[in-house]
Amino acid sequence: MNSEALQKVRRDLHKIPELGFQETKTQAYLLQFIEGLPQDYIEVKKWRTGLLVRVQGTNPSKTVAYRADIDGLPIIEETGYPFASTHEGQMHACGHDFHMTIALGTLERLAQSPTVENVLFLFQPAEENPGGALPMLQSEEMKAWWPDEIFALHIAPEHPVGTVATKEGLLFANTSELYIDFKGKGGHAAYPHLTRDMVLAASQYTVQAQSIVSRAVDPLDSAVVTIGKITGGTVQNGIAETARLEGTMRSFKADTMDLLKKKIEGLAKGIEYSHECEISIDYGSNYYQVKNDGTFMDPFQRIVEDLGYTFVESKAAMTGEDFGYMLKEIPGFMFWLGVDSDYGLHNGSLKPKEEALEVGVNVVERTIRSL
Ligand SMILES: CC(=O)N[C@@H](CCC[C@H](N)C(=O)O)C(=O)O
Repeated sequence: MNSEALQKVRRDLHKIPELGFQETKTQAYLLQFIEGLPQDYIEVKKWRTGLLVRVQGTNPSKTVAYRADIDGLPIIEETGYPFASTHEGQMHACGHDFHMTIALGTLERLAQSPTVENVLFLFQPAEENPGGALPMLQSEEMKAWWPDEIFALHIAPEHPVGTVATKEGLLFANTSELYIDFKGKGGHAAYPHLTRDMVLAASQYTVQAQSIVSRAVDPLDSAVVTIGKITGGTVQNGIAETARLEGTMRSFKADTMDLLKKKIEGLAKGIEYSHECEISIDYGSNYYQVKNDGTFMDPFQRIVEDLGYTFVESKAAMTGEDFGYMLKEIPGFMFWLGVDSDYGLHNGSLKPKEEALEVGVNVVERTIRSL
């Protein structure tokens, strides 16, 4: 695909973002594209709403895998693009439209001219929620085509196009989602003394949760507690009987995540006592940290620089990625691909520069052919 064709595929995919394990239109689009490629070396398996595509090598001694995540986010798009999401309230706000397009662009090149080794393309559902990597890894389809090495990329709005960034060891944090339900006693707004107001309890919980990192975590360590969504109550002149907080926690160390959970639960006990309410906590999906195998770093840096792009040593980030589960089992690495957007990931105005698509395909193809 030339850059225009890559742009078209990205725009087609951008229009149809779907949430985790609902990626049926996306899967159909990917399948249709793959059916249009030379079929001599290709085998395809469906796995739930994802796909595994194997390109047979010419004289294989191993299988090299490349993973692209395919789900969108429940975010309202505000880009003003003429090719904006046609799915109301859903958007590719984390660049998975880019990740898929780069995988398809690379797959096309491999299908036309295979390399020595087998190559496995994983189109993985549900990266954002509830996590597709772990069940995909455990699937029979994956076990039958188990790779020896694996890598993946993520778009990086803060880096210019033509820049690739990564590091040895820890790249992304451990994560745990956080869902907290409050149950009190509702009633008339004019009679608060007869009620147990859960808007107030959830608000105080939110404020107090912000002191967990500053007062319980070693200042030389790092962690995040974010409440991203608050809901509660039903009417403006009523006292809320229930409320719900939704958030996420991040840590570089596994022990620190245990500490965050202990503090989250302790805080709940205090709020239950002071507000005479019941609180239940659900940790939802938890993702394992992304830890890069250092042996890939020097060769990868050479690949990037030989292509004329800029390699940057990155810092670890508090983002999470269920690709961490794949790297726990299979040697490999992840890297950031510069896409230069004024708005960041998970922002309704994210506008990655499409020139980065070709950079991505060049880097991924060369890496596959060199591993
Ligand atoms: C790269 C990226 O943005 N990944 C997501 C992963 C979400 C994990 C989980 N659903 C959570 O919210 O904890 C991120 O938010 O970092």
